[in-house]
Amino acid sequence: MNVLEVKALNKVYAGKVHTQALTDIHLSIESGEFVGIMGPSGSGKTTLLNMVSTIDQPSSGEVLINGSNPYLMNKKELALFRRKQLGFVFQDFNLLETLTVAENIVLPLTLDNRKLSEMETLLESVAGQLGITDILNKRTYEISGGQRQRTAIARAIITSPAMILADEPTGALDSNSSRIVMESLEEINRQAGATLMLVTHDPLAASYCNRIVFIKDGKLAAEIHRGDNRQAFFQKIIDTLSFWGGNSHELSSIRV
Ligand SMILES: Nc1ncnc2c1ncn2[C@@H]1O[C@H](COP(=O)(O)OP(=O)(O)OP(=O)(O)O)[C@@H](O)[C@H]1O
Repeated sequence: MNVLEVKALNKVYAGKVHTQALTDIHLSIESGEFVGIMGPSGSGKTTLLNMVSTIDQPSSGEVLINGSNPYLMNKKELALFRRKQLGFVFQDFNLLETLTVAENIVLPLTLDNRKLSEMETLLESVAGQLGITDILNKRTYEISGGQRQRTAIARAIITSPAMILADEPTGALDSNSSRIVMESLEEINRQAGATLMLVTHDPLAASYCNRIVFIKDGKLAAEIHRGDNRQAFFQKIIDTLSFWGGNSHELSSIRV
């Protein structure tokens, strides 16, 4: 079953300068897939993510999430749909500093008025999965970047969304924290069967995905699949990036 179907998607930013950011994008993501989106700066990755996250309206074409078109919903339906179907992970974590780690994680459930006992059971389960049980009572400024990102991931998965959307989740982390965060996402994908779409410049982070889609000048340029060997996939990502215009900006972010 396809969790995401993007059909003939076009995005034009009108204004003084008319920018065709995406041209005729077709992309399907099946349930349980872990898909990375890569491409040079300005190629349209964020624009695509914004269309899929229901943040910004396509100029034409369709986005279907679990068979529903979010752009046909009214504001209230869309807010509910986004909360139920999508989990978000951002580069800068987007955690609330005044709350504890536990309070941040259960925030989406409190918005849904869930029972306290149910929230506690779910909290215990996701904190265990992310290895952050010991820090649940800390404030977010008392923990490391990697722990913050794992807290953000726990918050994204606690509602069991249809799809998790991650925008440069390792962008603010050192290489060791990046590895731990990517291993966590890989485990959520493998063990819990979560469907993930991740935008990244980082080939090492991308090597944890099952499939990478490359965008160039707003068009789909290439697609590669991971076999059993992550190291070989990493090399394939580097090769594909250099072939499709991975410039020095892209390659400067490589962390081995
Ligand atoms: N709000 C906007 N208004 C006008 N043009 C925009 C807007 N957002 C993006 N663009 C343009 O659309 C194109 C695609 O931008 P986008 O941010 O999607 O690329 P990207 O691949 O995410 O880049 P980066 O890797 O640098 O984040 C670029 O030419 C950009 O300048």
